[in-house]
Amino acid sequence: MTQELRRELRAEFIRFAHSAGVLRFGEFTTKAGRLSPYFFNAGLFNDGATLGALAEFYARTLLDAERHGHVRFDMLYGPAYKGITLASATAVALARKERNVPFAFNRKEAKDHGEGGVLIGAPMRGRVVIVDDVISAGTSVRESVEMIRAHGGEPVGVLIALDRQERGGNAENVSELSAVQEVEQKYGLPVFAIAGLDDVLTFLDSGSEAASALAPYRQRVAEYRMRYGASTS
Ligand SMILES: O=P(O)(O)OC[C@H]1O[C@H](OP(=O)(O)OP(=O)(O)O)[C@H](O)[C@@H]1O
Ligand SMILES: O=C(O)c1cc(=O)[nH]c(=O)[nH]1
Repeated sequence: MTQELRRELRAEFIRFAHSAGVLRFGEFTTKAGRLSPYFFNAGLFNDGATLGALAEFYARTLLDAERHGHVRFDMLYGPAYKGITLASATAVALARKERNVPFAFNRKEAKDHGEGGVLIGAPMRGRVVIVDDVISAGTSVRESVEMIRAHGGEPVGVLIALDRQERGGNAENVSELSAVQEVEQKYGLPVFAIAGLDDVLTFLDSGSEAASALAPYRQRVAEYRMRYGASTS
């Protein structure tokens, strides 16, 4: 995919997330306790058509990373709960693109009867990409890395929907790196995001009808980035 196509994919994704009501503007408190003028709630990709469309964006982003030599992968892993549908749907989208790979996911609580255990799906082996919606403090990635390694796989990357491109910490204390950068540094894993905060701002500046209706939020999102934004991500 060329730079231009990649840019268009990101713009398309933001328009899609906004029209699906997943990307919203207003006043929201993030997990870190920051008052954010926008929020991305992937739990609202909650019908077949939107989940299918989302999976198509994940698949295209991952295959593009692979084509550019940024990752080689054998299977997907989705951390419970939201990651379960995300990894499963992405596996379906990949198969439709002639790239059929196995996938697995975990139970939050181990099952002590029947087949037992915490993992469901394909046996964990080879190079594994973690599929999730967002990274906040990095807890889900840390647990996923541990889970994959403990079961014989090798984590090789993380695929997320939106990179908020903001520095770690909380409302008052702001650390140097973003959550995504911390994951990249701590685990040596590349993180591939379908889109990021930059693309949210590009969308708000696009002059489209949808963006015009959101004009009051443009300044607030820019101010939020000034305050918490990471240098690059
Ligand atoms: O980087 P972190 O601080 O881990 O935050 C990100 C994780 O938090 C959310 O899931 P959550 O743990 O709330 O579980 P859910 O999928 O069951 O909603 C989200 O889906 C990520 O998995
Ligand atoms: O950090 C968070 O709490 C967070 C932000 C966001 O936009 N979406 C999300 O699911 N969590």
